[in-house]
Amino acid sequence: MSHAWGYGPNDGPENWAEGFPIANGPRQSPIDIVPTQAQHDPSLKGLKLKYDPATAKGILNNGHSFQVDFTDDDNSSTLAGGPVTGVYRLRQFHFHWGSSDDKGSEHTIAGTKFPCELHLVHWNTKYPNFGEAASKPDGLAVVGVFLKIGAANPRLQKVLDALDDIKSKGRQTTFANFDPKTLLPTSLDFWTYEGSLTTPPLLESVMWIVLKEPISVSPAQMGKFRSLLFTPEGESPCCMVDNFRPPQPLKGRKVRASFK
Ligand SMILES: NS(=O)(=O)c1ccc2oc(=S)[nH]c2c1
Ligand SMILES: [Zn+2]
Repeated sequence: MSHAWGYGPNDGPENWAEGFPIANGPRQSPIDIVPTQAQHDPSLKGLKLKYDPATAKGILNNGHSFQVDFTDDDNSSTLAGGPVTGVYRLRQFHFHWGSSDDKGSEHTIAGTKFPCELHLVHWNTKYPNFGEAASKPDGLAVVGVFLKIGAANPRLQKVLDALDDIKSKGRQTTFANFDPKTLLPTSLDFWTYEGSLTTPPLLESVMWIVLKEPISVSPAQMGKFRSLLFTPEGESPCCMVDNFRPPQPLKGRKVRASFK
């Protein structure tokens, strides 16, 4: 029986270990990134991101967040370089956010929380598919991007305008011709460390690549994220907010920086 989980007082991150004991594992995510303790690694290559807008497929409210899914049956949209070996295919991107602008991100920077965090999820093509890759220590690479309150971000608008059609859990609609590269900041400087999925099943299969430079989001745009529901149509509505896991123990892991 799959263990139902969420972000509420009885099924939230503090309860996840009951159904997913790996929640207390040695390489859990997210973490608090302390820039002064990250070591610059000059051997880290530049991130090589190649995204084909034609691979954008749909947008789904999965009851925990919303995600934009991509066709991943060839190498049209990939990540390479950076800390990874080989080629990883883009599977989906999604976000985590707060009920107010003072929280929402999963990773934090020396204790600083951002109102929102974007995750671009890629799987290692040495494995046959995402599901297989997700169970391997080098199976996934997730690029994390912080969103910081400021001017409205026009590049977010196409995504946010689609949210009216997927308000409730289980709703999905087509989402075509979108280049996720438009969501990235100018600089691709990053911190990287070995971690996990930040939601159940919390598998310890992720090479995390967290970009140093945030992108902007306006308070009104944050309001659009908070207009979604955790609940399906017909159930009493529960606003989709605070869908973030707090930072987890580093347990001796090193965080590397691609920049000085
Ligand atoms: N939040 S995250 O670590 O990027 C992430 C990425 C992919 C996932 O697939 C399942 S299932 N849970 C997931 C969590
Ligand atoms: Zn995520």
